[in-house]
Parts: sequence; structure tokens; C-alpha cells
Amino acid sequence: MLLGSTGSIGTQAIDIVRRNPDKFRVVAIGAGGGNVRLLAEQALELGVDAVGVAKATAAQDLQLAFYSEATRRGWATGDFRLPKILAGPDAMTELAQWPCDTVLNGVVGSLGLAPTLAALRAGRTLALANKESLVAGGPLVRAVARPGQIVPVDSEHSALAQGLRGGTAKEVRRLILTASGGAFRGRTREQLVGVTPKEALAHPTWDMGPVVTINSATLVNKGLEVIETHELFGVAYRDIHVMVHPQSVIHSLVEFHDGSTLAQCSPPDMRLPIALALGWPDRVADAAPGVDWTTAHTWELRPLDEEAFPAVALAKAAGEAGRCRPAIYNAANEECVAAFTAGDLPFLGIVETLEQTLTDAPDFAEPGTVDDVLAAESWARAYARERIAGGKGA
Ligand SMILES: NC(=O)C1=CN([C@@H]2O[C@H](COP(=O)(O)OP(=O)(O)OC[C@H]3O[C@@H](n4cnc5c(N)ncnc54)[C@H](OP(=O)(O)O)[C@@H]3O)[C@@H](O)[C@H]2O)C=CC1
Ligand SMILES: CC(=O)[C@@H](O)[C@H](O)COP(=O)(O)O
Ligand SMILES: [Mn+2]
Repeated sequence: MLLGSTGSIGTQAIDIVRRNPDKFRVVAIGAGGGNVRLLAEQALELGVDAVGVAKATAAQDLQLAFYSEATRRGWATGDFRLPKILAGPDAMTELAQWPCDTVLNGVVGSLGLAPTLAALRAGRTLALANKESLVAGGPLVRAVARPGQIVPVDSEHSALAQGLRGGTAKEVRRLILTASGGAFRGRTREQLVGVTPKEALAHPTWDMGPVVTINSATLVNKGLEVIETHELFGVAYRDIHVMVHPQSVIHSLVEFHDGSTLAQCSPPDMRLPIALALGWPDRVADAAPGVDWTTAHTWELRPLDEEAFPAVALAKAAGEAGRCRPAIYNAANEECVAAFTAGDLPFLGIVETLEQTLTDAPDFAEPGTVDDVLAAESWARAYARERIAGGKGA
């Protein structure tokens, strides 16, 4: 099951499936509804049983897209069976419970929380790219997930999961997440004034969807990943570190208490962690090219400039405090990224707004239900939007 099949993660997952028909079969796919042509193309190529679109009004366009795709393929009516269409805001959650072994959650944003919980409750293995669901609803996810039921897709967390195979939890001293540094790596705070969405979208090493790319530029992505690390591996925030690694070849490191450190290395290509998550615990041969060991390489690791990029420290504090503050951090960021992309908020205003939103947030309790998360998110979204509309953070 692929949720977010039309996106960067989804299309790369399909590449893995296409090249490994003996290992994987996709039974259903889902996406927002912004690209029904691609969704129909994928559905007919993969021969899925069901297709979901979150935008209810996209259902009719999807139906039409099936027929044009069938015509393009030279298929006559009667030669093929149309997949069942699920449409509306609950479509991803319904699909997450569809009979299958593994659900890959590759949708973007904390709207991925309901499908994450549904897949876990239905007993599926969850290949998780949608880090926002874990950040927003960590305590809810922890309460329903069996040990080992979530397999990380995020490159750093896949690296950590691989490194942790090399020792026991008791032997771990610290986890080190690597960060490319994003589009503005090496800049001072002053040099970030006036940077544009186009510049922020020019990621130095990874080709990804727009939201995660802008989050890389602000380092909010690394903030989300620190919380994701804590939620996935149960390691204390004080033992989770971030290092800037411009080459994006070392995807993260595990240090053990004897002073030994294990790193996972491969050229930046998400098909490797996606394939590993789909096949977990087995590796999929030739998922992506490996490092070329016949040439010279220089791999750097540098401390993060926390003054220019305070987003990681903010996320750590939010994670340590709990009580929906990670959900507030993420929801405010989703609003800020949309505003920055639309030209309504300057780049530095993103993290400034996050900080102010966290400062002014009322005290929420630890979430016990999805509604608790939604209440905190809805407060944060409204607060951030109001600040942005009022020209604050500009
Ligand atoms: N791309 C990457 O390399 C990496 C991504 N991730 C994480 O994976 C997730 C996906 O990222 P990425 O693939 O880059 O994002 P993209 O923007 O490329 O794709 C997003 C996907 O989500 C779908 N979508 C959008 N809105 C909805 C909705 N309301 N309901 C259901 N589906 C929706 C989109 O469908 P539509 O086409 O219809 O809009 C699309 O299929 C994010 O959480 C990201 O942080 C993590 C590590 C690496
Ligand atoms: C590929 C991947 O996992 C992204 O989440 C990646 O981490 C983005 O790169 P940086 O956040 O390190 O710039
Ligand atoms: Mn990552």
C-alpha cells in the first residue's frame, strides 16, 4: 500500500517495486488528488485494487483519467478492471487498513497522523516517511505500535536503524544525525535576509518534495528529525546530536559506550532506505548505486551554527517539554512554509514565528487522542496565520 504515491517518496517506491516484481506487489495507492493523471497511470500500471484521493472533487477527474490512460495504453473497455475509488478526507485512513503486509506512508504533513494510526491498529508494518505524524502524535503512535512495527524510511533514521543492528540498546551512548545544511549552508543570519523560495528550493544534495526541501533550508527538517529519533528509538534528547555533513553520504551515526561509532554511508538516493523499509529486515539487491570505492572522497562533519539556524534547539526544547509542543512546532511550521512559498513571509520569519508561537502557546496536556493533537494544532495554525497576516515575523 502506497500513500502519497504521486510524490517524491511515492514515485521512488514505485521504481523499487517495478524493478522487483518477485518481491513486491502494490494493492492500492493514494494521494491528495492534485495529479490524477499520474495517479491513474500508476494505478493501471501496477494493477491495483483501489485508489484513494483526499480531495473529494477529484474522484470524477480520476475516473476520466483511468479511461484516457487505458486508451493511451491501447486497452479496450472490457480488457481491464477499474480499481475501486475512495475519495474524501478519510480516504487515506481507509486505505491504510486495506488488506496488505506493509503500508508506506509517504504523504506530506501532519495529516498523515490518522493513516499512521490506522495502519498500526490494523496490524500492518508501517514504512514511515511521513515524519510529521510521529512528531505531531508521538505519544499516540507509541501507544499503539508494537516493537518493530514501524520501519523508518527517512534516510537518517534508516541509517540509525541499520547502525543499531550493530549493538544493544544498553550499549548506545549517543545518536548523531547528519544534516546537509540545506540550501543556505554556511551562511550567517545576516546572509539569510531576503532569500527567496526559489533559492530555498535548490537543495544541494537531495531531490525531494517542496515542503521537506524548504524545511531542510531552515533546518526545521532536522528539528523534526530529532523528535522523530526520540520517538522511534527512545533515546533521550540530550543524547541526540546533529552534525552538518555537506556531502549527504553519511546518513547518520551510532556511538556505542565503548567509544566505537558506526556510520551508514551511501550516495544520496532515497531508493535505498525505501527499499530497505519495504523489504525489512532484508536488503533489496541493487536498490541504488553504492559509494564508488575506486576514487578519492572527502567527507566533512561540522557542528551546526545554532545562531543562524536555531530550529534544531527549538525542536529539542519542544520535544523535551512534550504536552503537544512538538505538534505546535510542526503545525506552525506548515503554516509558515505555505506563507513563505506564497511570498507572504520572509525566510527568517519562519523560525521566528515558530519560536513566538511556542512562547505564547497555552499549556496543553499530553495528547490522549487525535482530537487533543488537532486542538493544539488548530490553535498553533490560527496563531501563526494571524501573526503572518498582521505582518509580524516580517
Ligand atoms: N522526498 C524525500 O526524499 C523525503 C521525504 N520525506 C518525507 O516523506 C513525506 C513525503 O515527502 P515528499 O514525497 O517529498 O513530498 P511530495 O510533495 O513530493 O509528495 C507528497 C505526496 O503527498 C500527497 N498529498 C498531498 N496532500 C495530501 C492529502 N491531503 N492527503 C493525502 N495525500 C496528500 C501528494 O499528492 P498530490 O500529488 O495529489 O498532491 C503526494 O503524493 C514527507 O513527510 C517528507 O518529510 C522524508 C525523507 C526524504
Ligand atoms: C533525504 C532525507 O532524509 C531528508 O529528510 C534529508 O534529511 C534532507 O536533507 P537535510 O535535512 O539533511 O538537508
Ligand atoms: Mn531525512
